[in-house]
Amino acid sequence: MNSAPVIVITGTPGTGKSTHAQLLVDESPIPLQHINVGEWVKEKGFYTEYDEEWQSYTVDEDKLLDELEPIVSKGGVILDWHTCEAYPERWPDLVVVLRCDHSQLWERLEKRSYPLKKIQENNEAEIMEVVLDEARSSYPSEIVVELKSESMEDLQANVARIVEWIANWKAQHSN
Ligand SMILES: Nc1ncnc2c1ncn2[C@@H]1O[C@H](COP(=O)(O)OP(=O)(O)O)[C@@H](O)[C@H]1O
Repeated sequence: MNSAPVIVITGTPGTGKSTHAQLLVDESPIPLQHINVGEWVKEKGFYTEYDEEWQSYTVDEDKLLDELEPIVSKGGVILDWHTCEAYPERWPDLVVVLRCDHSQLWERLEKRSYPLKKIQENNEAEIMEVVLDEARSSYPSEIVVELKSESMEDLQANVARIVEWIANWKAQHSN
């Protein structure tokens, strides 16, 4: 049995996954490793194609999951990625789906200098709740939590809530 949980933080690009994960690493009562899965895909070459026009990668999921498996199986990991359905159902103890108002999300993505159509695509995905649906159809409803990420107060409250969840997890899994 793992001594620390596996937490998936997901949501449309720009909803605040990395910001949440970094703060969570600082505030967690148990040491957690933050894995920015999108960065891993790029750095470690876990992709089959790169689309210049969309600035997006076609992920080699087999390679990615093979690399993640031994790390995730030890526990104590935050998986930060804009999708979550590729992971085996047994992996996460908690799946956090971050949500953001679409006009605010648009501004955040504009700052990243994404191509217009990529901003539009992500914005529509947020409005259509694509990632939330993905999480709900991939994992048991009791481990999926939808959290608003539109202000610093939301960020603080969300991280405090996850820290509390970790403390409870720890109490339930000791001995
Ligand atoms: N709850 C929040 N309130 C205000 N700004 C936020 C919040 N969460 C994230 N941001 C800002 O939005 C931008 C995108 O956040 P980031 O964590 O990189 O998103 P993601 O990892 O989901 O792509 C950053 O500039 C970050 O500071």
